[in-house]
Parts: sequence; structure tokens; C-alpha cells
Amino acid sequence: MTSAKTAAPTISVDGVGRNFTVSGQTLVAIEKIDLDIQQNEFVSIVGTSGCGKSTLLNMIGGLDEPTSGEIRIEGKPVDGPGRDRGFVFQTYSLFEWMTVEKNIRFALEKSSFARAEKDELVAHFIQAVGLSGFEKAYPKQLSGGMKQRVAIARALVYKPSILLMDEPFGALDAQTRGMMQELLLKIWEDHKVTVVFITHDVDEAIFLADRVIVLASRPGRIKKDMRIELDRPRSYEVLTDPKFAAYKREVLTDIREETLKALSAGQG
Ligand SMILES: Nc1ncnc2c1ncn2[C@@H]1O[C@H](COP(=O)(O)OP(=O)(O)OP(=O)(O)O)[C@@H](O)[C@H]1O
Repeated sequence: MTSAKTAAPTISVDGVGRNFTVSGQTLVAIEKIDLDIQQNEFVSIVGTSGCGKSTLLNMIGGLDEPTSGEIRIEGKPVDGPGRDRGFVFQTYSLFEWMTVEKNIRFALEKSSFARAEKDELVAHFIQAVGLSGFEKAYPKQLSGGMKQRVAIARALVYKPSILLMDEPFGALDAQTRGMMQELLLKIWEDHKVTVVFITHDVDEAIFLADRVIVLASRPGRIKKDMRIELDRPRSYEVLTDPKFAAYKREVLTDIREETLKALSAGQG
């Protein structure tokens, strides 16, 4: 008999707020966000510039702390960064003096994996991100897309259960970006990680995610939590699906509303 118990959410954001002090004034960047993300879910976060997307992601990652409320990972309050969470940012932050292989292996430096296991993990993720043959290349010899593949491999190599991605494809050209989105979905399907993905690109948010969260602008709050019911595995053909167009229209309308509010409040 299967257990009727519902699994606790992997990420639980509970009444979280974040204030900053700017020139002696309190800026409420995020106000009372409640958000549960389940194991293996792919969640995209969109919203106008400055609505608090990165602040929220940084708090989930333990790089920043809430002013109020609590974030829990697998039921445990977040207390700094941890090996259960991998980060990928827009800028690649690779070590220029290290080869692809060494950049990825560096993430395992402090891990307890045995040497042979480390070799195996590095080789596995180089292959998973499609960089076989480039093990000995240096970052300056790689394109933007390839550098971001190294960053993804480095974030996944110590097998975190959560991948936090802050506009990871924002600096890439449209074609490379499309390829990277498909690669990311394949990796997500093969490795079963929970992904929180920030983007300004509404097509990208919908194409990738199980849920799209739209944040309202200052203070950042959840404006919409929309489930994306498009079949998986997804390919680029889904972009022409009428359901896709309807989701897109809804998200764009929300973002436009928030942008207008921010502009009229002098935040633009
Ligand atoms: N360390 C900080 N000190 C002061 N204010 C901050 C700090 N970090 C963020 N903020 C402010 O908090 C608000 C939210 O910033 P955040 O970077 O999270 O927004 P965002 O939605 O990720 O923006 P963008 O889409 O432009 O990257 C902004 O008004 C920003 O200026």
C-alpha cells in the first residue's frame, strides 16, 4: 500500500520579507512571500526589474538573509549556503587559469567523494553538458554558451538537489540560448533536480517551467503562481502551441501592469 503522507516541500518560503537600508531610508524589497516548491519541480520567476527576484533567490541560496519570515530546505531553516544547492549566475565566474576539467573539479575540492568518484563525476557532467573533447580547454578558448555549460556542470557536479539559476542565459545570443534551454531541460529530466530559474524572457520562463511565478513590483510579492500544463518532454515546437500563446499573454499582461505601476511610482 502506498503511503498517503504528502512529502514536505523541498523549498519552503514562509512569510519572507527583506528590507534594505538605502541612504538612511528603509527600502522594502520583498514583503511577505509564501512559496512552496516541491521536489523536482522546475519553477521560473519573472517580474519587472528591481522587483526582488535575485534577492529571493539569494535568500533561498543562503547568500542573503530574510528580515522577516523563514526559508526552509527539506524542513531545515536555511543558515548560509550549502552543498544541497548549486548556483548558476549570468556571469560565468570561471577560473581563467584552469581548464574546463579543473574548473568543474574545483567544486569537489572540499567534498568527501573518493578520488575515483570525483573523476567519474567530472567526466559524467562534462559529457552531460556536451563538452566532451574540451576537457583541456581554457575558458578564453570557449564561446559564451560553452562557458555557461561549464558553469552548469560545476554547479551540478557535487550532486545538489536544488539548482538556483539567476538569468543564466541572459548574455547569450538567441540561437545559443535556445540550445541551452533544451540542454537544461534534458539535464533536469535526467538528473531530477529542483530548479528555481530567474529570467526576463517570458518565452524562456514558460518553455522551461512547471510553474511560472510573477512577482509584483516593490515591494516584491507574488502576483501570480501559474501552472504550465504543456506536455513533456518539450521541444521548440511548443512555442507555437495556442496554450503557450495564452500563458504568454497572461504573463505579459501581469508584467506590463507592474511596470506601469513602478513607473507611476517613480521606480522605473
Ligand atoms: N544589497 C542591497 N542594498 C540595497 N538595496 C538592494 C540590495 N540588493 C537589492 N537591493 C534593492 O532591492 C530591490 C530588489 O532587487 P533585486 O536585485 O532582487 O531585483 P531583481 O528583480 O532581481 O532585479 P533585476 O531584474 O533588475 O535583476 C531593488 O530595488 C534593489 O535596488
